[in-house]
Amino acid sequence: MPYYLTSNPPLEESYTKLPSNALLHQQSLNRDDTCTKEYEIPTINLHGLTSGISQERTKCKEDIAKAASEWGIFHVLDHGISQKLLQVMRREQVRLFSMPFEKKRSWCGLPYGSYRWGTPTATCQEQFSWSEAFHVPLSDTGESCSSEEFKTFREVMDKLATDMSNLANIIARALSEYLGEPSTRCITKSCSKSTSFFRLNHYPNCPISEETFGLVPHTDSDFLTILHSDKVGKLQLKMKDSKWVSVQPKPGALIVNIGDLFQAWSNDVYKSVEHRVMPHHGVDRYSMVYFLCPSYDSPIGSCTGRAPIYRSFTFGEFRKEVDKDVKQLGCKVGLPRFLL
Ligand SMILES: O=C(O)CCC(=O)C(=O)O
Ligand SMILES: [Fe+2]
Repeated sequence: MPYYLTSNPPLEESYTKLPSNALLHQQSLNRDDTCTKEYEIPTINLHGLTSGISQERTKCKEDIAKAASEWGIFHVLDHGISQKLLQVMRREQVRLFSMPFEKKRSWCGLPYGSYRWGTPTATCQEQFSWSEAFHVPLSDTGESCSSEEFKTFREVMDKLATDMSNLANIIARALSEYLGEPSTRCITKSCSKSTSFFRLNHYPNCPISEETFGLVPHTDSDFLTILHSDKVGKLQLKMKDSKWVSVQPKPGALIVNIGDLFQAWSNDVYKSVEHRVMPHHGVDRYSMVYFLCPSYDSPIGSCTGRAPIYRSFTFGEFRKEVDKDVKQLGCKVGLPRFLL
């Protein structure tokens, strides 16, 4: 069947056209260093944060800060986001991705440029992601969608993005306060739902080699990420000893991970953890992600009372540098570019 009549993008065609880079193959795939066992990351019950008892709030903040500095990633329970809403969104997500490839490319009720597939900037197979995504700026989800076909989808996405935005703000505030920042300087001042992004990922079944990635190793270019994925698992993170481990999915929980901006702002106290999604053979995998970002002109700076490790930069400068590296090198360099 010609690719434009199918829903999946021509991933295999694109992937097989790329050369393999022997060195990267050795270094970044590092299959020998991959621990196949599933790892339990910390789980934090957020009930304590909203508790009227001050000791409970303090303990919960401490737990979040410990997980953010030791792991950079953790599960949260009692997060306040309705399971029903997550299920409805998942149904809409599956419906969206099952539309014909040509339709997804042209318009699916989302801003132009939201749809992405594979890795157009990849210079070799090791930089290629076997997935497709809608990466949606939330600045205009409030706009009414004139098409009936996508109306429910837009409404559900808007509701979920609002709830995830509230959750991201609560966690970011707790992490800022733990470092002794007055609420007037809290990072959430420069972030809102309208400066943030929502991403829907789809990892189609990968029929070829074990040596592809669903999503290549990366850190997130934001303050904080809230992730909802399915039971398929396959998310891996890089540990301090450079070994990759698989994150064990936890029913009912959401995953929170620290992004580059929080690492810079906290002077490396909180860790932006490198993660990747492994390919899988069989059922398709889906995930939805909220990226807490500031406006492009926001200075990131560093929190008070510590000598800065990174020079001050705006989020816009950071994005520009990342885009430049991705174009020139095929991959992101990120924070090391801003070291003092
Ligand atoms: O799908 C996942 O589990 C991870 C997604 C992710 O890391 C991203 O979209 O940045
Ligand atoms: Fe990510």
